[in-house]
Amino acid sequence: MLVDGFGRELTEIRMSLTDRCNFDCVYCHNEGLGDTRGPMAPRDEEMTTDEVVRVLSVAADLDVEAVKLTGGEPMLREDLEEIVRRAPDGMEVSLTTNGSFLPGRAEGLVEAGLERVNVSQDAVDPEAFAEITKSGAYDRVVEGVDAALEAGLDPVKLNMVVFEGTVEYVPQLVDRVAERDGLRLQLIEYMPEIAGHPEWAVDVDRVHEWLDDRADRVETREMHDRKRYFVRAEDGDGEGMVEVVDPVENADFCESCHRVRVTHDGSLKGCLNRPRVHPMGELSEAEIRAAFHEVVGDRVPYYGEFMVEEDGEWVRNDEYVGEPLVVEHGRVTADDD
Ligand SMILES: Nc1nc2c(ncn2[C@@H]2O[C@H](COP(=O)(O)OP(=O)(O)OP(=O)(O)O)[C@@H](O)[C@H]2O)c(=O)[nH]1
Ligand SMILES: C[S@@+](CC[C@H](N)C(=O)[O-])C[C@H]1O[C@@H](n2cnc3c(N)ncnc32)[C@H](O)[C@@H]1O
Ligand code: SF4
Ligand code: SF4
Repeated sequence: MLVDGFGRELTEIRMSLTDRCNFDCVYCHNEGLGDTRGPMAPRDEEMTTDEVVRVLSVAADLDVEAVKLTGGEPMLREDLEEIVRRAPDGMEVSLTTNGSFLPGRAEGLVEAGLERVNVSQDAVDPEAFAEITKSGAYDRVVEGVDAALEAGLDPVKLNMVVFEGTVEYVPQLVDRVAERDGLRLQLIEYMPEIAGHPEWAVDVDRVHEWLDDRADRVETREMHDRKRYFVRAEDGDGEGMVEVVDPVENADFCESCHRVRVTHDGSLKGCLNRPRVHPMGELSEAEIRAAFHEVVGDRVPYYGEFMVEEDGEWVRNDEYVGEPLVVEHGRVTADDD
């Protein structure tokens, strides 16, 4: 198993299969790659099925236990079922999707070996949903969640980005997961680092305080030091789980981050927020293995190392100012500033 210089074992990879999307959520960070808008047709730079499978196979040899397939919208890939089917034995395969393509495909994905799904849902009414996602697909998403549950992907996590445009809907979504079996809620702190608009951020401590009052019990997940709140339905015995993902300016979160990322065009990234990437393209398995070693060896905790606190503010560590944007077999090919 690979371990970085801060003692963090590499146990998971997050793999973006495309940067295309059929939605245009106002907050989207697109896994660190900028805009998702543009043509829906597959792009040449996307990894092929075989390339995806090769990277997964090397990761499995390095004892990576789980892969999260994401995007852009990963369900725009028609070979998604094949990718899931060909993922290495023993590697947990999960998916994060906007849910609009799950109706009709959820069952096939389960047959192929998909074990979990997270579905983004920021509101419980179509108008609010349309305003945030610039899409009229609210009903499809709700059907998608049902399809996932029917296909046996229980529990389904609903992902909600908490920012100025959604914070008022938090109580409704919390009630929904408390009332309905098989659902969990993940409240994700809005990350302005890549998406811009820092003024949209809301104080995540207030969300924690509100949940603390509402919950019967609270647990902390090892990964990312994430809090999990267990809430009861107002009028019944159901219990729902609400997890808070709060990475922004949170050194504790980064301290137990066991993930690296693969971009849709086949580059390895040691951190969602760090620009430095390592292209893997059509590399052999041995070269991909070497890329994993290099990227993991080069990891830094984003907050606390790449960003350091100075006079109460987080600023970029002088050591990394001007660090290369792209590294190719250890060679610098471009500078980011
Ligand atoms: N900064 C940062 N944000 C993360 C990280 N992991 C998840 N997030 C945020 O949470 C969003 C949703 O993540 P998902 O992939 O659906 O879920 P997950 O956090 O992997 O949770 P599990 O399904 O339980 O593994 C991501 O797109 C990010 O915005 C991380 O390692 N660092
Ligand atoms: C980039 S999307 C890709 C997968 C899929 N299209 C979806 O929306 O679920 C992955 C997750 O990132 C979250 N996300 C996007 N932009 C974000 C931001 N600026 N801050 C926090 N989370 C964000 C989304 O809500 C979603 O749950
Ligand atoms: S559905 Fe996902 S990838 Fe698409 S715009 Fe929304 S958050 Fe971004
Ligand atoms: S180091 Fe921190 S910011 Fe980077 S991916 Fe991990 S948790 Fe996210």
